[in-house]
Amino acid sequence: MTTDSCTTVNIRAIPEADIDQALDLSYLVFHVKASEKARRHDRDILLGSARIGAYDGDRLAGQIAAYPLTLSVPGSRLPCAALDFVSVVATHRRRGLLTSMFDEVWRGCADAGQVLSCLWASESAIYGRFGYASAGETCRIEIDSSRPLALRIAPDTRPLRLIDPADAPALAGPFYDAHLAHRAGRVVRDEAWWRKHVLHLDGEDDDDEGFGPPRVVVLGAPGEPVGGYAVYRTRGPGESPGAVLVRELEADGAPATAALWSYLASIDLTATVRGPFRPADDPLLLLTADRDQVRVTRREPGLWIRLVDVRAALTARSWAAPVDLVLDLRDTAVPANAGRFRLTAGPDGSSWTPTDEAADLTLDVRELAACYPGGTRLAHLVYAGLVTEHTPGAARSLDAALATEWLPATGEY
Ligand SMILES: CC(=O)SCCNC(=O)CCNC(=O)[C@H](O)C(C)(C)COP(=O)(O)OP(=O)(O)OC[C@H]1O[C@@H](n2cnc3c(N)ncnc32)[C@H](O)[C@@H]1OP(=O)(O)O
Repeated sequence: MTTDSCTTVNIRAIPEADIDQALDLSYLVFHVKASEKARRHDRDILLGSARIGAYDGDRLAGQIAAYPLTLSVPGSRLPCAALDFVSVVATHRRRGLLTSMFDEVWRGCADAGQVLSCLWASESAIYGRFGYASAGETCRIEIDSSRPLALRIAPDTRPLRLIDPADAPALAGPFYDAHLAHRAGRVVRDEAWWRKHVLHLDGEDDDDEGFGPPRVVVLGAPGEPVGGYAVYRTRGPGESPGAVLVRELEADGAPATAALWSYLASIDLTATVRGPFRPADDPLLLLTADRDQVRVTRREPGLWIRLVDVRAALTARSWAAPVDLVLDLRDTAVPANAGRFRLTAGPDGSSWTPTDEAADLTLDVRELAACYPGGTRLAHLVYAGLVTEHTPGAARSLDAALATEWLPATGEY
């Protein structure tokens, strides 16, 4: 491609020899002064990713890394390209480099059989045009733990024990896997993922904001089934009161949830518990006896997803109710998805077949992505003027079919 300053930019794969250049580009655009530990961590992620570069001569002017992972969707798990390190140097911005690199992303997904793509957006304005939508909001929850946590139910009485974080993949991992299907948007983890992304044992800085190393508490006696766990870090009192930072909390029911939050809120020399990336329907918000003690201090878009192969995505997920509708789907970035299709779906399966029949709904692929994991209601998008309903009740009927028990939420950030 030729940019408006008449330099020619080539879109091609970034070889391993250019990884240092890729890291430098990323730290430049994200304004990061990376430690050696952080650089090692990022290098590993780039090495494990498909790397697309926009080269101006032999210099990288832009890049996208696509990390392969598997994501939970209602009733299934699908291969997904998680985008990261998305960067275009300031001298080359707004000339279409990102757009050109996305064409390679879609090609790479097709080659790798990746049905979905996901990302964590630096700015919400960027990715809608490429067919991504926020799969659900995350909440920052703060507990005032200067007083005992008041809950409306009695906590589980099974013992709590601190374990060596290195043992967490073996002890907490199977529990996480077993509960993966409860929410769409969760990453299927192996031990390396736990160590690198959840426990930060393999090289990331472990002293941000003064918080100490990861701690892992497990509910249930040794040898008994795990009833839940929390991964957290603590900071003692100094210029500000001591605090607990919760990375993850999973439990097998309300009493176990109550036991784990009560434990975190009772740690001496701390006065606040922060859960920065909790699902919008976190049961703690209902369990609290005092919403002034457990507050949502921020809500923001969580994981963004894109249906790269709409047919594969729709026919893989489960459906809560029968539906039979014609959808007129728009997708300018991946035209193979676009057209009029009959969606016939229900608890026994689904099909997505081209049709000439009149459409019941007209929508863009980004609106379908918003509703696909069950977090957004199509009827609300009709109300907002983003989806056109030709047949009254069509959106409500598709909403009933797409419904899930829990809102989508990722455990990663
Ligand atoms: C998953 C992640 O890694 S998230 C991180 C994203 N990266 C960053 O935030 C780093 C800093 N920013 C950048 O590196 C660049 O500005 C990028 C990558 C966001 C955009 O790259 P560009 O090459 O400038 O994008 P490109 O020229 O292809 O823009 C395509 C369209 O998106 C729009 N757009 C691009 N970036 C933004 C933005 N930050 N906000 C609003 N609109 C944007 C452009 O205006 C353009 O719109 P148009 O088609 O109507 O003209």
